[in-house]
Amino acid sequence: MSTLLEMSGVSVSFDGFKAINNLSFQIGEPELRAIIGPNGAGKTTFMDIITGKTKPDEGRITWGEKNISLLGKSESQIAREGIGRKFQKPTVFEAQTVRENLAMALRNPRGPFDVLFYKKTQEGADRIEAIAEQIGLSDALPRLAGELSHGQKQWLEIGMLLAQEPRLLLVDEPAAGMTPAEREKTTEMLVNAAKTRAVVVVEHDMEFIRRLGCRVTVLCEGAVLAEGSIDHVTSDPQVIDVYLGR
Ligand SMILES: Nc1ncnc2c1ncn2[C@@H]1O[C@H](COP(=O)(O)OP(=O)(O)OP(=O)(O)O)[C@@H](O)[C@H]1O
Repeated sequence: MSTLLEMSGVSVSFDGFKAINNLSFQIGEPELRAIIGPNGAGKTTFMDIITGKTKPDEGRITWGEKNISLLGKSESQIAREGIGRKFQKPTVFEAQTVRENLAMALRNPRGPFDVLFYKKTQEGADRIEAIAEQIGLSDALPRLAGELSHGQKQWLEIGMLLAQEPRLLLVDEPAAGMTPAEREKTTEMLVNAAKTRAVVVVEHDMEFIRRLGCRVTVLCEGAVLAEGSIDHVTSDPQVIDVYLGR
């Protein structure tokens, strides 16, 4: 596993308040990583920094085998580098079918106007089938996305992100609002997605985190408080104090 993204000494202040405080973080490729921490710990700001939405005041962020700097790149340039982000609320095209949603999301080397053409090619159709299977929506391909359950919409959006073949996928609270069965399927999906890429999951649900079976980073006051296996971090007295023991 080689390092894909490395942050070092990153700080961001909002009106004098240090939301991220000298934060260092590394993720490999492939790797699955969970991020936990109390409200206001800086989890969202951390993802905003990686995607270029928030510019750090200090620090370095390097990416890929050439260690290029992500600082100074725009949000769309960072997305093109292969960093995808799934927000908490699903944003799928409700009036389109599952198949059309996936077709739109497929990376298309011929430019945006050939999406319909691409959809009709065998390669495009095969890719759509493969992604639908990965996200458990093979039978739902002809259905309108607006008719899907909340959990299925989340999976469709994960599928749309996977269609773009990100090297790093950031996922914000995927388990929120899901049934226990949906949570279990989501765990499986993320574990599988992380076999070939880096996946960072921010989540409050500790059972969900435990099932991911991955390294956990605990953020607190904008810095890493603890890092390691779920058993390691959940037995750390400081983590119990600021997060688990609430
Ligand atoms: N644009 C902003 N302007 C001012 N303060 C901000 C801004 N964005 C975040 N903050 C502050 O920075 C701190 C970290 O916020 P952030 O949303 O990153 O935390 P979080 O760990 O994602 O919290 P939660 O679990 O509640 O989503 C908070 O105190 C928040 O109020």
